[in-house]
Amino acid sequence: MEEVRETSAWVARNSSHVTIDSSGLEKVVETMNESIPKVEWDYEGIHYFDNGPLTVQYLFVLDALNFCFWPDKDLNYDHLAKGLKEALLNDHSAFDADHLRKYTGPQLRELLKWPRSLPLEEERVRLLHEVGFELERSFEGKASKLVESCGKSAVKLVALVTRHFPGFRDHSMYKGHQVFLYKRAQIFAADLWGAFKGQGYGEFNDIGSITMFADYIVPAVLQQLGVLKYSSTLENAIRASSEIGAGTEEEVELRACSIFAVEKMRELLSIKCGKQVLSVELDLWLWSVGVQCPSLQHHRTLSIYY
Ligand SMILES: Nc1nc2c(c(CN[C@H]3C=C[C@H](O)[C@@H]3O)cn2[C@@H]2O[C@H](COP(=O)(O)O)[C@@H](O)[C@H]2O)c(=O)[nH]1
Repeated sequence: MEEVRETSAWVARNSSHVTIDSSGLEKVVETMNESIPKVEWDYEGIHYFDNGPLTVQYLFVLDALNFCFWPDKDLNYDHLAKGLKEALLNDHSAFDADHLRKYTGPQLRELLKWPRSLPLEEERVRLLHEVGFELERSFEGKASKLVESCGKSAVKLVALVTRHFPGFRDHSMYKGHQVFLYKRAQIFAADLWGAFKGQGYGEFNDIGSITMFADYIVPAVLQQLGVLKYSSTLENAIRASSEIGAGTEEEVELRACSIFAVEKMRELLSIKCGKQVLSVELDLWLWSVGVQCPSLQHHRTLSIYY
């Protein structure tokens, strides 16, 4: 996504709390030279998949809720993916647009078999309603229709999703500039591409235009690898598990510098070792490294965007 790449680059050029250490970045690329890590999409084996339109509906609902698990220390992405899969196996109509419009908090908890209220529960329910309403209004209730209308372009799909569904419109103001991160809109395209192995609903002629997904795990991995450097104030705040405000310079720099750093890694990999790696592939490797290291301390921002 050009606007994501360009505006993230602007942040990286003007940042002060988070900077990119080019020697650290070069070192990581050198270690990756031999094996560009190939991580299977759904290596956890937790997603619903039937190679048809219901899988598209599942992935859209999954990515409508794919954010901010950390306030509940026992909750993580796997619970969401598995919970929604079970719900769909139990009731194929669970994600019909008219059902999505009516879910309550307790019903969502029940759907996910979660014993207590979910972080940002009212927002999650509001976002389900938004998805159900707009799918009904513009796409015959089906996320597969939304995907079919993007002409196999991931860029067009992200544009459609962010235009029609405000909850996916992940952007911020930073030093007087509008910055686009579009994490959940982009990861929806990538999840289709991964789940359908680049065929059918997952076939995109421009998947290379999708950037890394600015979540809260990958920035922490990049810092651990020495690619990102934090100011001591920021480092202490994260160590103290203090919340970083949504839309603050620190939050935007953590996210945008991560996107820019992964683009730099990708460029360096193709220049140095002549290997064409997709940002989606780099992202999946970095993320899988992060979720497998429970001691990883990531930043804590209450957000519906990631
Ligand atoms: N950058 C990036 N962020 C990702 C994912 C994924 C899942 N990708 C699926 C696709 C293929 C794989 O097989 C995975 O199953 C989730 N997240 C984000 O992480 C956070 C969850 O962390 P924790 O609270 O520890 O579960 C939260 O912000 C969530 O939105 C990714 O791939 N890349």
